[in-house]
Amino acid sequence: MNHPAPRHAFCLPAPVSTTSCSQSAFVKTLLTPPSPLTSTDLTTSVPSTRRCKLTAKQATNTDTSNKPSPFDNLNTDTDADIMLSPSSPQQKEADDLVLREVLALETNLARYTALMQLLSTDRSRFFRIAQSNLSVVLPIIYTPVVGEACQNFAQLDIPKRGTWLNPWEHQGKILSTLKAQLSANTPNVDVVVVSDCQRILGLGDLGANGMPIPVGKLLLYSAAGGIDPARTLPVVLDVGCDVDSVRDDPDYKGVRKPRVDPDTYDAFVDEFMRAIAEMYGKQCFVQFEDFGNANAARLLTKYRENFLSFNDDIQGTAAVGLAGILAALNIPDVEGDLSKHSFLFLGAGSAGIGIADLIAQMLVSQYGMQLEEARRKCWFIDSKGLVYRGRNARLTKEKEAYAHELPAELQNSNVSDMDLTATINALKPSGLIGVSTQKGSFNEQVFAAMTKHNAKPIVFALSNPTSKAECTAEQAYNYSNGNIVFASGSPFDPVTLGDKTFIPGQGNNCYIFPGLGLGVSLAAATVVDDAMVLAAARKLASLVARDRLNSGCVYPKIDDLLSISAHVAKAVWEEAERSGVAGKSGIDVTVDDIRDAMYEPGRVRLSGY
Ligand SMILES: O=C([O-])CC(=O)C(=O)O
Ligand SMILES: [Mg+2]
Repeated sequence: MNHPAPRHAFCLPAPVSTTSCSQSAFVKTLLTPPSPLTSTDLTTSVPSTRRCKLTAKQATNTDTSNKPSPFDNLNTDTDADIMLSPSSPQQKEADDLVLREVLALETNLARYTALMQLLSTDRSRFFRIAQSNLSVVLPIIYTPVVGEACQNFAQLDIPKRGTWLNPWEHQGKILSTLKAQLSANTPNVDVVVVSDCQRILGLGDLGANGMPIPVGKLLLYSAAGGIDPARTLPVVLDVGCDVDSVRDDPDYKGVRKPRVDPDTYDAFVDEFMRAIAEMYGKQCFVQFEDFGNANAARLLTKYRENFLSFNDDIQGTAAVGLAGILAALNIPDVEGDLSKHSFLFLGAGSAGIGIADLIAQMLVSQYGMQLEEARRKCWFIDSKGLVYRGRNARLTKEKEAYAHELPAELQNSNVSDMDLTATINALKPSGLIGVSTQKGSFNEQVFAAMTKHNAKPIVFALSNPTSKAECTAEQAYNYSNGNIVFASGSPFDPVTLGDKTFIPGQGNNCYIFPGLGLGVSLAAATVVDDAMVLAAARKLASLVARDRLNSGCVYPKIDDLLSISAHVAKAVWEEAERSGVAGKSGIDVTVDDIRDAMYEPGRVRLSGY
């Protein structure tokens, strides 16, 4: 077995300061964390034990002050194992064995089940294994296997995790329910991930069975973002389910009713947001996950100004999508100037619109374009065909912004009859972004059209899980003869064509949300604004090493996620300061400081995977 990798041995191109925790200014800059605007007495009752949980290097820190540090809201875990760093050889061997046993199980669901059982019996071991083997463990606890876990949730033999709230039982009593259920176990929470499960990945409405999504996202917050797992809370708002086969399953644990009417729904979500702020303070970060498209966009607009909230499927996907595009600009044969690109989106849901909005914002803030002009760089195809100005079918407000005047040569053609290939031939985009959940929609003709108009087009098949991806990596490279920059939402293996091996980037939200949430927490930010999301995207793009780009990969290594999250967190914190929304500012904190403060119950590197 290999020895564990040294802590900062990753090959990230961005400069990493070597300032140790004991030397850095932040340790000496003792700050009082801002008190939450609204909190119960529990919120402030947890003693700060962060310092005594640090690694050996920091244990020698001569600064013995007990005054709060910027990291006081991280790692108040009382788990004794956290002290064990680096892990003992015996512990590493035992962890190695456990992971091998998990991986030897026959099905993905069996592996998922085993890991969830490990999580509840030995949390430190679970996170040691996860953090040391991110690229192996993530696909099991998160996309794509988490989709299967949701689809089979009623039958899964896993320990209960997370909180379900439903309007029939809990309307008017969410706060008291949370207090009764949670205050002993989770006296303080930094991050909540909430879903109403109306659109689980690309799998549709799964009702109360969607709990593995908030659970999985929060496991990543800890495994990849260093947020103490004891300070995270997964929630499903069980507001009913409109799919009979889900509701009628004899083992279904949710409420067997159709989704509630819009007024009840809005009142319930409102009450939930207020209850979380009341219970954990306004600085508790609430991530919305897998809501239906209409509610996702609406709730983001409704809450983003007044609550520390974030929609991962819109803002997280947007940041990851844009980061992949920005990184692609550094690949030979790809036009390096973003303003010269244009993009066609297959699918006009909140994810695609979110990416386009962020591209437009980048063009406005970095290239000085007018918003209208910037938006004209992005075209959409929805279920009724190309979105354009004057189309008969009604358009939502979000799509309206991308309903452009048709180019002159199309004005007399029957646009509604154009398929994807014909649309590419007409618009000649340099980038094609799949957010449609239509498996197989990027076929050979589509790649032929993209490569006909571009030396090296950008093609991202972002739909999740793997079964919904617009194409596989193998198809993408084969159909284009390797002449594309490809990325996908779910993981694909490298593909070899002749003497070249391509590494398909996994344009997955896990590159952004753990670091963004960490940065927001550290900054004690009051809101997440677009500039912070943009900063996260730009930072991520800057972390892709040249050798990855040379293999066609526009994202850094998943195994480097802890370090990536620290970089993203710092960028987000700095941007929050610039935007004037940081509760903590003027602090000289290095990426290493952040990295050292992240939850990490030990490291062990498993060889051979
Ligand atoms: O979970 C993922 O991999 C990305 C995501 O949020 C989604 O597809 O809804
Ligand atoms: Mg999602």
